[in-house]
Amino acid sequence: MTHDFIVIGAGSAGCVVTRRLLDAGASVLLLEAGGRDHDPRIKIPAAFSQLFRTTYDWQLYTQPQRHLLGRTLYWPRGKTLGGSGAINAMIVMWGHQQDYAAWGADWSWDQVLPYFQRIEGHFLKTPQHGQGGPMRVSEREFTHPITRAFLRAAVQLGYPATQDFNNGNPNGFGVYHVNHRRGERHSPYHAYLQGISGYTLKTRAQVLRILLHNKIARGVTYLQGGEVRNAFATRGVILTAGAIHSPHLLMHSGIGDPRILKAAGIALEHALPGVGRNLQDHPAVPLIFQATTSDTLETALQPQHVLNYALRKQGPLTSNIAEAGGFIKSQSSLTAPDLQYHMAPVYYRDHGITPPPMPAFSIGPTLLTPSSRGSLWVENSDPLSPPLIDPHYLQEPEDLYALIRGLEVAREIASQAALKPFKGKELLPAHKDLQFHVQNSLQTLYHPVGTCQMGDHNQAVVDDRLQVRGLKNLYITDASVMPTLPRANTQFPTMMVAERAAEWILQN
Ligand SMILES: Cc1cc2nc3c(=O)[nH]c(=O)nc-3n(C[C@H](O)[C@H](O)[C@H](O)COP(=O)(O)OP(=O)(O)OC[C@H]3O[C@@H](n4cnc5c(N)ncnc54)[C@H](O)[C@@H]3O)c2cc1C
Repeated sequence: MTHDFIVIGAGSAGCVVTRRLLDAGASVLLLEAGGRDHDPRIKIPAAFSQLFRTTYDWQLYTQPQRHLLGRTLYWPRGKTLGGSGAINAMIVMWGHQQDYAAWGADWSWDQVLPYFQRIEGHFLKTPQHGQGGPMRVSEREFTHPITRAFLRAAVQLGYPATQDFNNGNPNGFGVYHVNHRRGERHSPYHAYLQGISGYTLKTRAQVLRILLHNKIARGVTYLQGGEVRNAFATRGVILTAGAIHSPHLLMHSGIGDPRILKAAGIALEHALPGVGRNLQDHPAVPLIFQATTSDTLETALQPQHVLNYALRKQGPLTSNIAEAGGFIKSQSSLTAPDLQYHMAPVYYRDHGITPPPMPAFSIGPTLLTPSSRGSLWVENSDPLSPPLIDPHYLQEPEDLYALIRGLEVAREIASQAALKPFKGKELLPAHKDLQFHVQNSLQTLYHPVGTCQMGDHNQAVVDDRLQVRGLKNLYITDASVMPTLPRANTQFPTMMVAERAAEWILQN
């Protein structure tokens, strides 16, 4: 089986690249390890956390975290058409212009803006936004009264109200825009590939190895239905398996740090010491208050709400849980925000897996610019075994201090008059030692990046056109190539990278 291109992974980036290559007339084979996306919970926004620890999730875990009291953290990653974009919280965020300028000369705000606009079919008919792109960006059908009160409280504390964070300078507090279409998730797969013909899609097809010959990527070996098969590409192999599985697959293909590969018993094909390094993630910490009303999102599955959703696609089931938030600076001397808030009108702890013990609402300060850097690696030559992941959360003390400041500000917002009618007692942290609370309850905000970073230094894995350094016809175009985290939820930044990469690949 030979195609122009093979794309590995039908996630947020893989769907974009595949569609753009098809638009240019190329033949494409898209291989996805997960199955099809038929589960109704993928489309129902409020159900996203019900997909955790199911077959739609890779169900990854970190190594014990030294600075988090030795805890091992659960990391969900999407494993189906749409990838993590099929199980995520659907917040649409572009990031700050400083984020991209730091990536290199080709990533100024003026250069990335047209590609953000190209993705979206935006409900705001303003020149700042794209109206003709494949992915619907909407205002949510439903925003809970507690969320509205939270936003009024932030304004009472002196923060500006924001209608639209996506202007290159996110600041203040407001409702989050979402990739919904008529009350349902509009995933990268729905937006870019559903209903499109002219390409070969194989699901439950896990790539085991990229095939190299004379430092040129020629194809892949994959496992489907218990059989190991080969497929070949004449113009390129494009790796979009995400920030965990792209470096994992490189290592199993003999591309990586020679010492790690030797210890795992994998023959070296191409030395690139940066593969799996530079791992960054946005850490979040919950602050939870008892709600004075029993009508929080916990009631979303009551029969009247289910009926309302089934008939009209309205009501609390259209909530994406993290309905609103804001961007602030932990210190006034900073040139851009380093903290983001996620406000959920429900008890949201432990990824929403633990059933809420009582009606509650949660505020999650999230650190946007962590200084800590982690890594991931392999310990054996079995491509089906998961990588070992060590994000090194809070390795740098300033990350801890910023999160503590984030909790303090969240408490100040919650003590404003606007939230008073809804606020009962503080359930979490419920004690004074905020350092202990951060260490005891920090969790991922699901945004790993950086493990195949672009650049021209010896830790860089791809060059500034996203080709793997030192190899031909092998590209990486997903969240792993970001040298640093943007101040944003990472789906739109990932799709922007993929939109640009598709153009570069076609130019080669
Ligand atoms: C729970 C959760 C909530 C989130 N919330 C938001 C949010 O609200 N807003 C936002 O902007 N971002 C959010 N994110 C982050 C965002 O979804 C990711 O940054 C983005 O989807 C990353 O895209 P990607 O293409 O790099 O990887 P993915 O979308 O993860 O795609 C990788 C794909 O590759 C497949 N794959 C992996 N290995 C192989 C292999 N060997 N062979 C074949 N296929 C393979 C995977 O199954 C997957 O489909 C969230 C993420 C999660 C998990």
